[in-house]
Amino acid sequence: MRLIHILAFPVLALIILSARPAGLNQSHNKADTLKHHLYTAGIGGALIGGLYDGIYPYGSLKQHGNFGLGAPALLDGELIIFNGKIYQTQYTGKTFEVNDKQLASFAMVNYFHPSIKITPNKAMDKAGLFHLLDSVLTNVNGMYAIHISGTFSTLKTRAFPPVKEHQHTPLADMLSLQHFFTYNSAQGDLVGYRLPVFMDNTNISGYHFHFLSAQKNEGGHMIDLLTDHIQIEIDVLDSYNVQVPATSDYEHFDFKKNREEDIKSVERGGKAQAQTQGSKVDTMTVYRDKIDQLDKQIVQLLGERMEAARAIGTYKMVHKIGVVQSNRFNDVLQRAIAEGKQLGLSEEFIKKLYEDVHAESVRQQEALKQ
Ligand SMILES: O=C(O)C(=O)C[C@]1(C(=O)O)C=C[C@@H](O)C=C1
Repeated sequence: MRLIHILAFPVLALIILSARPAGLNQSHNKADTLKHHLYTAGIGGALIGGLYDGIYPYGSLKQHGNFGLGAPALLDGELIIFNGKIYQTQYTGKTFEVNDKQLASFAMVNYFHPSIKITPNKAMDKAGLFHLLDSVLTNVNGMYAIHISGTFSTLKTRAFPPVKEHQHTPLADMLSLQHFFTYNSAQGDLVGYRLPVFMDNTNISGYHFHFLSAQKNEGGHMIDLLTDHIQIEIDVLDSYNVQVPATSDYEHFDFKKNREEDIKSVERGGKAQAQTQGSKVDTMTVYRDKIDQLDKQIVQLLGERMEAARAIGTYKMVHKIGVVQSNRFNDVLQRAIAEGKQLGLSEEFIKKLYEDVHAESVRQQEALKQ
C-alpha cells in the first residue's frame, strides 16, 4: 500500500498541475480553458546556472498564453510576450517581433485574464510600486501575473549579449556584460509576475518584469523605474506546469548547487543593486548612495596619505632635509596624470587636485616644526 502511494504521488501531482478537466475543453476556447494557468518552458534555475540552449519554439509558446516573459536561445537579449505577440530586445537595444520558428531558452506564459485593476494616484519608485502591490497581493504564496501600462518618468532596463553555442558560463558571472538602457518619459507596458518562493528554481520568485515600449521598439528586463501615470491589472493564477528541456546538458545539470544569491543579483541587474534593494528609491538615489560611499573612501584615503606625509616630515626634520622635494612631487604627479588618463580624467583636473594635496602635505610638514 505504502509503496503504491509513493509511486503514485508524482503522477498524481503531474495530473493536478497540468491536466484540465476534460469537459471544459469541449465547451470553452483555449484561452478560457487555460485561465489562470502559468505555463513554463524550461527551468529558470537552469538558465541562471548557464543552460542557454534554445529548447522551445516561439510558435508553440503562443499555444500556451498571450502574455509572459522569457529569454531567447543563447541568451540573445530578453523576451516579452504581449497581446499574443513575442518581442525580443537584444543587447544593442534593438527590439522586434520574433519569428515563430525560433527558440526560447526559458519562458513563462499565461492567458491574461485580470480580475484586479488598480490606478495609483501618485508617482512611485520601484520600492513604492512593489510595496503597493504587496498590500494588494496578500497571499504571500500566491502566483500573480501583472500588467502595468502607462507612462514612466524613468525606466531602466537591461539585456545580455548572446553567448556562444554550448557556452555555459553562469549568468551571475556575466553581469558585467549586461547592457543597460535608461528611457526617460517612456510610454509602454510592463509584463511580469510575482511568484512565491516555492517556485524558485523552476521559475524565479518575487517580482520580475520585462518592458515593451508603446512603439514596440524598446524593451528589456526592468531594473528600476519611476512611474508617472500607470494602470495595473492583475491575474490571480492558480496552477502551473513546467515543460522540462529535452537536452543532454539538462540531463546532467546540477540542481543541488545553491544559486539563490545568483538569482537575486541577476534579477536586480547586479550585486550593487541587490545590496541597496529595499532602501533605494530610484536610479539617482542608487548612484548618490554609491557616490556617498566613494566619497567616504576618498576622505579616508586622504587622511591616510597625510599621515604618511607627516611621518616623512618628521624624518626630514630629524635629518635636516628640505620639506619641498620638487623632483619627487613631479614623479608623483606624472604617475597620477597617466593613471587618470586611462580612466578618462583630464590632466588639468589631476594637476589641480594634486597641487592642492601637495600643498596640504607641505603645510602639515611645516607645522611639525612649530
Ligand atoms: O615624498 C616626500 O618627500 C613627501 O614629503 C611627500 C610629498 C607628497 O605629498 O607627495 C610632499 C612634499 C614633497 O614636496 C614631495 C612629496
